[in-house]
Amino acid sequence: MSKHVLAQNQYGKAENRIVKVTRKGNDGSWHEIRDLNVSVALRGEFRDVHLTGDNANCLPTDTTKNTVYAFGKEHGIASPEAFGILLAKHFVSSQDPIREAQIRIEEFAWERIPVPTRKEQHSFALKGTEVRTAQVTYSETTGLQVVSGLKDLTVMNSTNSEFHGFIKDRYTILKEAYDRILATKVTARWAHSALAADEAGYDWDQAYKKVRKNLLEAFAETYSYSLQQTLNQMAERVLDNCPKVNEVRLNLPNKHHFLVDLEPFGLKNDNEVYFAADRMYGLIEGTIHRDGVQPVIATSDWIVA
Ligand SMILES: O=c1[nH]c(=O)c2[nH]c(=O)[nH]c2[nH]1
Repeated sequence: MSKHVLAQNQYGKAENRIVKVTRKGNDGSWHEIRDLNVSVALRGEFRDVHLTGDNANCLPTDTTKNTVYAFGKEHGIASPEAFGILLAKHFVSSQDPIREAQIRIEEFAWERIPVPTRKEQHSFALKGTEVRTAQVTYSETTGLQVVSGLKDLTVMNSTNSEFHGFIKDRYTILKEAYDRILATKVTARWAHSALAADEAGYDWDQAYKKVRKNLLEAFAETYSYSLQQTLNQMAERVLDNCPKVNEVRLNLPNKHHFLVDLEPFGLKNDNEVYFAADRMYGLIEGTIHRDGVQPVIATSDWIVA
């Protein structure tokens, strides 16, 4: 007889990151997204699994993960609660040994970036994550230098992004993409001309809003063939519309969204269900400045996606 007692135990796949795109309207050009982090915990008759190594009662955690993604396709995500109820009931009612299922869900809330110039709406910004930054340097010899910025502004286009025609060598397995999600967490810094920096009463808040608006609009409106191209468009838009900004530096981690293969479950994934990976990530960085102006913004800052 063992002296030890197996007490509370549960298992399942934690932190399944699922992004579901739903297309609405006659032509499907109005996109809605739900972005969840779903954790599954199963409780039940798992004594033998723990004590004898007999896995006859064990539904693999891999299966619980697949179920989350397949349910995204089959049932959609009306709300975190509704999705959780579907999953919890499914696990308990479909497998005898499973007596309880607990589904924990975090939802990342996205709000629409409105693009008044077009009917199609598929651009979003993550709510409430953004931080404004400012760096002021004053020197006896060179005067005042102001670098404004923002970080942690996470944005997504759920279509109008392609990536193909790239180099293919021995190690390239990436498939060409003709319709993908493009998402990034923007770190932007912009240097003001000496004129703006010295101007008494310069409206820095207004200037900030204008740059931010131009960055967002350019991200939303650019039909992208790479994040590099989007980066350039965003910076150019700021330089075009904000005459007192001389230089823009952008650090754009490519927040990859991989289409989940639902074919093994007899389901077609028509660019609807994605796995949102947080690591590793492409990191696209660059400075664009007015011709004849010396760049002043440091290029070596550590950026974490
Ligand atoms: O926009 C992109 N630029 C890249 O350089 C790249 N590389 C990659 O694997 N995916 C992407 N996407």
